[in-house]
Amino acid sequence: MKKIRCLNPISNQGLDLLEKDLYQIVETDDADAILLRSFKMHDFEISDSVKSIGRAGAGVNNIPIDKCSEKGVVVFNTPGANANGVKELVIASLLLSSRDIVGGINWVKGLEGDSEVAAKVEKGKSQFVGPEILGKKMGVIGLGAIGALVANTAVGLGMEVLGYDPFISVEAAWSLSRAVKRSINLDEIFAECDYISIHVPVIAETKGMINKDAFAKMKDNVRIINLSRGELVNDDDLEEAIKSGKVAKYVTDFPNEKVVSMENVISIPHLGASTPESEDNCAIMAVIQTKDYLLNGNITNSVNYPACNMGVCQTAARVAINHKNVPNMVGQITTLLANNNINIVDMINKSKQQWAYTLIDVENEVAENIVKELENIEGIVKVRVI
Ligand SMILES: NC(=O)C1=CN([C@@H]2O[C@H](COP(=O)(O)OP(=O)(O)OC[C@H]3O[C@@H](n4cnc5c(N)ncnc54)[C@H](O)[C@@H]3O)[C@@H](O)[C@H]2O)C=CC1
Ligand SMILES: O=C(O)CCC(=O)C(=O)O
Repeated sequence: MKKIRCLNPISNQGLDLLEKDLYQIVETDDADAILLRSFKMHDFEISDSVKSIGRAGAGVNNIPIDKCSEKGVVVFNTPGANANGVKELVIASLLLSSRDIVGGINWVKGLEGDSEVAAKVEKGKSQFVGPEILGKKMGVIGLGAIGALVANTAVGLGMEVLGYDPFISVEAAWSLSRAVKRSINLDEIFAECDYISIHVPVIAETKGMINKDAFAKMKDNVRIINLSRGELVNDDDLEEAIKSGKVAKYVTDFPNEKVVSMENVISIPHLGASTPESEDNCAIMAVIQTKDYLLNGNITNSVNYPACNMGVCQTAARVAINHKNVPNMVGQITTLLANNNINIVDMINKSKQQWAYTLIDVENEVAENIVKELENIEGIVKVRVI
């Protein structure tokens, strides 16, 4: 029986795929696999029993990836599974940033009980005027699952769209409308766009990328939409840019203590992926990937270990080894098995940056002492016999 621990509520559409005779949902720290959404794992004790962490979503900045890799814990995410949910909220944010719908709604609320609501609405509405988006320039930074959908939808709404992504995948590039103009640097986006939407992960290279220097290059009255992560924007510089009139509106899905009280900021409580469809899609994908890893050792959509698939084991046993990507690992592993009279039927070795993974189907049972010997090879961080 494999134990699964959920650190956030995970949609039943996914959890129902866990067969009752094979899996048990637990709240204890002896789980084989963890499923989560935005739970912050950086201070969480990851026990040695844990083999995988499934992020039902895209961003993995809430998970200590390096620590997981060192422990041989495979971290999955669910690319694209919530992209449409986020795209729809980005389009709503685009309109909210342009027309003062939020200000207008709040103002009308204040008229409750007034005997002349209809007349006052007509008289007072001019304070909430805002421009149309048709024909305006939209910059999309990051053209992955979400950014590509946003760019295409903005084209459909009659905007002129500039996209920037130096690492764009072939799949995303194929999915882009031909009308999306490719920017080869961010400066062009900053200088030309009336609206800028950010769709990159928060990593060392992107943290604080929207800062004083970036604002200085932008057009006056620019509207910025950030449904990616709060850390991409420097809050102090944002405050200055709003005060000076450079930024007309900032819409964020990641409010914090500072941003929440700023003028001209629209704060959304991290609702990008909060749709039944996105929650179901993410949960289903995370559960399928987790099951395939626990039962077969196959890896799909991991952010720290390579993709690897040998189907279902048809031999006496399958050995799954998570290790460092250094020379002579395969040599040491196969020599050790040969010295113990274990015949290899099939094997695969894949690497992803500093980490690698070896799956070996063997003809004989693999005894506990052989597992121990494998674990003692320098650079091997986890050994499982499936
Ligand atoms: N508000 C919400 O509920 C949600 C927020 N997100 C956030 O949106 C981000 C993007 O999600 P997806 O599009 O699904 O991810 P993705 O991985 O499909 O796309 C990210 C894109 O960013 C690009 N990129 C990386 N570094 C870049 C840089 N320095 N400059 C320009 N482009 C760069 C990559 O090449 C990739 O194409 C996630 O990392 C997450 O932080 C994702 C889902 C839900
Ligand atoms: O699960 C959620 O609601 C968060 C979604 C998100 O931020 C992501 O997928 O990166």
